[in-house]
Amino acid sequence: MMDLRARQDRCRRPAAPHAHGMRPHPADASTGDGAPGDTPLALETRGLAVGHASRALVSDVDLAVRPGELLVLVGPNGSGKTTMLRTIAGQLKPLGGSIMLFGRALDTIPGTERARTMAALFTDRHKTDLITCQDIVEAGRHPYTGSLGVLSPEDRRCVREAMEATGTWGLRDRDAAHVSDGQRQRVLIARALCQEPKLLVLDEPTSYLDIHSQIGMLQLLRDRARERRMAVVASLHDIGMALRAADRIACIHGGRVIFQGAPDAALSTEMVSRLYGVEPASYDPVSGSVELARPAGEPQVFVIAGGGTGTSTFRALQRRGIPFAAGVLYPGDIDGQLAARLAATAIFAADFEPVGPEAVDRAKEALLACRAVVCLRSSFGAMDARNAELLEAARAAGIPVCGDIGQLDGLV
Ligand SMILES: Nc1ncnc2c1ncn2[C@@H]1O[C@H](COP(=O)(O)OP(=O)(O)OP(=O)(O)O)[C@@H](O)[C@H]1O
Repeated sequence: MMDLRARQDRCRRPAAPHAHGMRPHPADASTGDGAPGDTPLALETRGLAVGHASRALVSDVDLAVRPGELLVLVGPNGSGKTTMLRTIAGQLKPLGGSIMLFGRALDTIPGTERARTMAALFTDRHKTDLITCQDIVEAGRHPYTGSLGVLSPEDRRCVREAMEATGTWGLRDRDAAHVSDGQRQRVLIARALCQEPKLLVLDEPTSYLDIHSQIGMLQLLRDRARERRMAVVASLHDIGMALRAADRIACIHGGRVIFQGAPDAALSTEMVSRLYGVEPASYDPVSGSVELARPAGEPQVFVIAGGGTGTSTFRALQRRGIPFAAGVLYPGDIDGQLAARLAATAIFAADFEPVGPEAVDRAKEALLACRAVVCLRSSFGAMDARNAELLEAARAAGIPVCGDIGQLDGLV
């Protein structure tokens, strides 16, 4: 039996000549699932520079994707995600650095072997006159068929399986030029899957899909990654989906990969704000969703809510462009979380503690500066009993109190 040290030496990748000194390569990081850091990598880039003509768009790119892992690239429009994916797929020449596929330099792998190892799907619209959806998917088997392209029973099984998995078997006889964008996207994913790649490169694979199909497709990719140890590198615009589907996320911005890591860390409030220039408070890092901007200006309406009674009113006020204040709420409550994103002023108590006099005083101050109050509570509990004082303050000051937003007409 080979001794442990010899085996480690054999497995250890040679230290690459590295343009950027001591910066750790993601390949050296733990996988987090107990796998050793030197599991053979499906994809490894070191110091990769990508761009068009000789102009580098993204430089110094170190990526490491293990079999079974899903790496998602996120970044604003034009940041270079597609260019990077095309370079990894061998469609564009790197402007610098290296790309290794299962330990071999990409440009040394012959075409057929490369096609059996890697499939890539981009969002270009191909001309597809007079061919059926099944013809398109069958093209994914070309790396396995002879020069005549005759499909074996095994090839046919793969085609059918990929079409069934993507919900496109029912489209098999349809003219590919006359299916919807979403249907075509699912057919193209079927083609890529029936190529049985060990590395799948996808540019915006869910861009044309409805929400149900997006979830189905990402679940399918996750299942394939787990069951067949297929590695996936994909770009996604939907950061909520990226948060849910990715094992790791690489954030591209300003010509660099500015962060790589676990989804929660990569899509933190600070990172999303930096990547996309959105107001930090509008982003919910738990759901990965971004709210429309809160209405500008001083609050005109004070909303007394809590326990989920306020969400539709907060959104309705936001849609109408009416700035509002809300309180006293709990930060962990659903109303508290939404008010933090949409209200001009939100007054909070500490979670799990009764609403105290100090918070009520701040809420009264905000309320007395408003033209109307919407009270969505018919009663208060032991914890927020003091919110009743807000109603008393409104009535004492002659500020109209409405039971719902419909009664605000003419008041604001
Ligand atoms: N064939 C090309 N020749 C020259 N420049 C190009 C070419 N294709 C894209 N670009 C430019 O490269 C930059 C990056 O484009 P790329 O498509 O890689 O970005 P992206 O991050 O995928 O954007 P998006 O999120 O909008 O899809 C853009 O400024 C784009 O105009």
